[in-house]
Amino acid sequence: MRDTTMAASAAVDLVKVYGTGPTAVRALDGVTVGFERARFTAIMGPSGSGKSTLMHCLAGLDKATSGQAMLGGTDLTRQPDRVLTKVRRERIGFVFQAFNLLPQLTAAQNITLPLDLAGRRPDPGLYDHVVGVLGLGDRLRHRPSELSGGQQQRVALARALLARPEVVFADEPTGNLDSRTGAEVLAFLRSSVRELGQTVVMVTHDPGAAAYADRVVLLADGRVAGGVDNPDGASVTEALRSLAVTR
Ligand SMILES: Nc1ncnc2c1ncn2[C@@H]1O[C@H](COP(=O)(O)OP(=O)(O)OP(=O)(O)O)[C@@H](O)[C@H]1O
Repeated sequence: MRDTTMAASAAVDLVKVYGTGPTAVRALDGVTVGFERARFTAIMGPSGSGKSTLMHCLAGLDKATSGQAMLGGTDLTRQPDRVLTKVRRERIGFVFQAFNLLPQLTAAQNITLPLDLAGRRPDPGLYDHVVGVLGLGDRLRHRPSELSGGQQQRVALARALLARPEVVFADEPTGNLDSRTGAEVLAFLRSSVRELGQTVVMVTHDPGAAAYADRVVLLADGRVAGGVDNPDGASVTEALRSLAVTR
């Protein structure tokens, strides 16, 4: 999406510099990109191209050096930490490679935690739907240590989706999963876009994972270096290869 004004999430001339002086790293070098509502977008690019930095700035986990990191109409670069905490809790869903569940809570408690913290009640219909589709019905009283990796990631997905966030940011969500379980997680993310109108932005290294998305945004050296609409494994692999050749 080239027009960033209507996007669920957008970067506008976003710059992120880590450190100062001769050792400073310009991780984002003027990124402008929009992520459309109710669409599934994958961010890809070589190691060190700025994928995680972009996602962290867009999700209010890290502060950009200059430019705008928009969530709907809110510029996250201008918000104090107190507001960012509330934005992350109430308007964004997160799925991380390492699951990031709270070990002392049950699956059910982990799933409803963001809503509990926000003082909101889960929509019972959506709760039953998400738990049912993810096959978690008989695991709700288990703690994370009693669940497989795939089950833990499904709990994290349920937690991310139940609050109906404006955007779900997923950072290598299948990185710790075997290919079959990873495919289930990706299919669920895909169906959340189709059936719930969820907006999903995912960082991945895997062309097969990116093929579940509606669009791939390519980064190289902290800049947008292209994109692929309606990607499949072959078109993504080819785009990554030509990126490597032209750099
Ligand atoms: N906290 C930090 N302090 C200093 N430099 C950092 C920090 N985080 C990232 N960088 C640097 O910023 C650049 C972009 O890093 P980033 O993690 O965003 O890339 P990436 O595309 O997600 O990489 P990968 O695919 O390897 O995870 C890299 O050169 C990295 O070394």
